[in-house]
Amino acid sequence: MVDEVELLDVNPTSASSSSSEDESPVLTAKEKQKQSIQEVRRSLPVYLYREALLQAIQEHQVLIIEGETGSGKTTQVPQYLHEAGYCEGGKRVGCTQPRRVAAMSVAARVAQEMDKKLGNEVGYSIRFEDCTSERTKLKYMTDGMLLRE
Ligand SMILES: Nc1ncnc2c1ncn2[C@@H]1O[C@H](COP(=O)(O)OP(=O)(O)OP(=O)(O)O)[C@@H](O)[C@H]1O
Repeated sequence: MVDEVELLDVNPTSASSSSSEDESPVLTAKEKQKQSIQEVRRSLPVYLYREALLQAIQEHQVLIIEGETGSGKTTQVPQYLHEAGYCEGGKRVGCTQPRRVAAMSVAARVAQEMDKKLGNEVGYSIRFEDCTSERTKLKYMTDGMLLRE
């Protein structure tokens, strides 16, 4: 419930509609894109469970998260872990995907959401292609690549 309230608070449309044009901040195209990406992130069903998930992750070694397709499990949960400090001290979050294309595509999406270049903080590893670096914190890969690690 708290998250829902926060969601309303951060909605820029309601804030700008009540203020005059002179007072509204001038955003560059890049800033507008960033803002809209963050709004999309907050609109995903999994966002309502962010704190509960982080709490459960702290308390349990194994967790099964069930949610509809597109609810944000793959793109958001690794970012929540990163934001909560789980990647500190050289640690990485690994996320497997059943298909090569899915691993590449989801990594590209998360890199865009984090405003990072693909292959740096966010990367992917599929057969014959390793798009990661020493900086990589969130690593998407096929099931097969995880088994090879
Ligand atoms: N490659 C992409 N390009 C653009 N948007 C994407 C991409 N991948 C995911 N998204 C967006 O992010 C949202 C969350 O997707 P995500 O893959 O995290 O869901 P999911 O719960 O893991 O789904 P699934 O159970 O099918 O793996 C989707 O609703 C979609 O709008």
